Amino acid sequence: MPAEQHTNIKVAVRVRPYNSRELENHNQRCIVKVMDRSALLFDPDEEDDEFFFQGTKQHYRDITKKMNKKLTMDFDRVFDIDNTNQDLFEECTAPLVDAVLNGYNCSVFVYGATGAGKTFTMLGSEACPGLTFLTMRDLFEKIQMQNDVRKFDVGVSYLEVYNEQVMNLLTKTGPMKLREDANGVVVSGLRLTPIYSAEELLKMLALGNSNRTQHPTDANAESSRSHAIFQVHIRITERKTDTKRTVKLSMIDLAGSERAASTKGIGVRFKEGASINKSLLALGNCINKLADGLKHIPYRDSNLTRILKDSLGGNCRTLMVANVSMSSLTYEDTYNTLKYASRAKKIRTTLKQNVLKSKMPTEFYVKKIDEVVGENERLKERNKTLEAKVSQLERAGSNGFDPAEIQAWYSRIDAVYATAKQLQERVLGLRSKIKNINYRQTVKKELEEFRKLMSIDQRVCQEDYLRFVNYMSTLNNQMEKYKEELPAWRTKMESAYQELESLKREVNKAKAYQILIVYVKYKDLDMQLAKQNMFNSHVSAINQELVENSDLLRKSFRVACEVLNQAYDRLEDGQVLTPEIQSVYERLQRKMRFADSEANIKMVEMDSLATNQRLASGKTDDEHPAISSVTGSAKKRVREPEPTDDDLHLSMEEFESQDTDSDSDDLHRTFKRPRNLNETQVLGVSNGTYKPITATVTKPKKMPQHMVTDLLSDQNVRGSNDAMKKALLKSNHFSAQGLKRTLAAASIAKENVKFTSNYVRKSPRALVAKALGGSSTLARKPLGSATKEPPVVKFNRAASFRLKK
Ligand SMILES: Nc1ncnc2c1ncn2[C@@H]1O[C@H](COP(=O)(O)OP(=O)(O)OP(=O)(O)O)[C@@H](O)[C@H]1O
Repeated sequence: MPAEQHTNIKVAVRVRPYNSRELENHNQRCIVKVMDRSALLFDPDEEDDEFFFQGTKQHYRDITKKMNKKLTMDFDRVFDIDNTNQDLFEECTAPLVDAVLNGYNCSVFVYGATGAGKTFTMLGSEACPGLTFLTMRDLFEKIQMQNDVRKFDVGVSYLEVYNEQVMNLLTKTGPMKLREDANGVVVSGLRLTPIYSAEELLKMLALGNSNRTQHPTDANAESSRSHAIFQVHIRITERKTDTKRTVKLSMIDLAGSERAASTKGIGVRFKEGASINKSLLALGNCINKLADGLKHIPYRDSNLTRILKDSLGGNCRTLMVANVSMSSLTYEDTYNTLKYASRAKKIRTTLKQNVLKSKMPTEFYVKKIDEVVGENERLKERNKTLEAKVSQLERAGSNGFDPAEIQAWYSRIDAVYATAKQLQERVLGLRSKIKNINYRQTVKKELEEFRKLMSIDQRVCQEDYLRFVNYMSTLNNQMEKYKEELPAWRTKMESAYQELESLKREVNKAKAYQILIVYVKYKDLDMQLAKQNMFNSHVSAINQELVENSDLLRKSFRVACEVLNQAYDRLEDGQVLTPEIQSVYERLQRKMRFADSEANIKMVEMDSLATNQRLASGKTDDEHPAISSVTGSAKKRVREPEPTDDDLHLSMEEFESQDTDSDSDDLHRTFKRPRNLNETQVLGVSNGTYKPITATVTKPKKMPQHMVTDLLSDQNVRGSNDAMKKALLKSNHFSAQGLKRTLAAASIAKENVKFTSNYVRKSPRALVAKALGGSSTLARKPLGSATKEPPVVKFNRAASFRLKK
């Protein structure tokens, strides 16, 4: 809230020197003696008057004269004849400029008899500018200094009150009416003229003065016959807070306050004088009542007092300059003026800082708005040019592209890839779960088969079977749930992939495509890495299952071996060991031995594959710390045969593949039926060319070799060589060694028969071997091919089983 201050009207008295007319009159004397800066002596004693005649100080006394008044009067400031307008400005109106800029309304009015020097003080001349110009020049200078923090809109009006009529001195509008509103007395239809410098103001004042009513009087050849009111309206806008305030500075040059008689007017001049006197009388009344602290002030008695209402009794800091002549020729007028000034000194005004906008004439705002709009457009254009320059500079400073544009691209790419990655993880996660359950079901089925074989108590067997069925159904339910979810997520993932592809196409067309393509590649790698991580987790989960199940099998097998051993001992001890049972045990032993050698062969193959990989990567066994520490044979003993991706049905391609329903079924089928399918072709010579017969061996997956009962039947042996067919059918143990023995027994080997496989699954490991070794298991020549003779037997799963000629 703006603080209120109570202050008196400041009153300054300015004494002008004698004019030529006064100088010429030798009967006159000085009636105003300036004592100091704030006091004067009115009508001093004649002794006090100094008069020089022919260089000698004279003392004279006018015997016709009454007693001297010798009134000492105090004012806020008294200016003597040698004080200039500049002095008045510095001491009286310059402080008002600061007050105006701080939001206080201010008024300066000059009062005095005609010819006392009012216009000289207020307007001055070109050589000696008056208070109006000096004050306004200072105001503009201070505005300029504050322009960074504040915005100023300045508009002026110049009015005269002549014969009680209010006229606009800047434009010819005819008499104007006064009205009162919440902001005080306003002149209806008054249009403020914006100004931007004190020089503009000079021209405006000259124009206004040329329109002002002037007539020569006895007292003043250029006597102003009207009251001139110059008002400056300033709207101050604080740039930081946008707080607005409107202040007003009024500078009023009153018409002469002389007695009508002294102007010797008749007719119009008389009316003029009467009117002037009427308004000045009203002014005097107001001043008297204000000075007495009365509540009712008759401002409405004249238009002059209505206009000055603010300045006299309102929210205004007011300065009154009382102009007097030092000559006794204006004794009465000077006395009256000084009396007025003394009374005015007692008037107290209440000052309040203006913060809220006061009403200014609409036309002023209309004009200002036009200006502001124009300025705004200019600034917008300039802003555009500057922005273009800034972005050009930024580009030149970095990689030639707009960083904001690139950033937008990055954000978009990130968002699209993040969605695709999330959906990919979801789909692969579901696939992993389905495969995991599938695998677990297969294993559990196999275990259930073994359990059935081993079971002796029918009741326990039945209970276990029920548990197995329950467990399988739980697994099925889970799997079905995942399968139901999968298609929706897959569709989402596919559309995310499509979006990703279209984004890539857009990137290719973008200005900064070189940078963006690198970024997109990085994002692709990130996606691939995420996929790989999912696959790794999947393999780990399957591996965990595998480890648990093989532990169980190992333990069961150990127990089975012990039981068989004990049974054999008891049969032998009880002498009930028949040759058939003996033969079964021997076959079992042979099978175990074979299984062991089969595993060893597999190890050799895997070692050679590893060697190939090391060679391809430029590493030898010695460089490999884990391998160089053990010999080849030791390695065979130490390392367990590892399940291949193919065995586990865990190839990355399959993991990534589209899981259509048929795929899914196929996977299921793959686990349902034994998929470790060995298909072997036996080639017999017929008319100099090899003709194939095919023997299909079905071997349950993950079944230890020695526990497998391989089946060869008429249905799965196809071909035209009857001898071969017969020999194969005789063998009920189809294995590498068994086949060899069978063939040897049937003397087929001698017939230059070659066995070759026609089914080798392209496992990733085999493909890697192909890439690294330059040959595949399929394309690789059989061992011993250097002799150009075909081998006797070459098995499928070439990496695992191969017999030399
Ligand atoms: N302080 C001064 N020093 C020198 N000359 C002055 C001074 N004051 C006034 N004069 C001169 O006196 C004459 C009358 O002054 P001015 O016109 O200012 O009187 P006024 O009070 O405005 O009269 P009116 O009321 O008739 O207009 C002018 O010629 C002016 O130059």
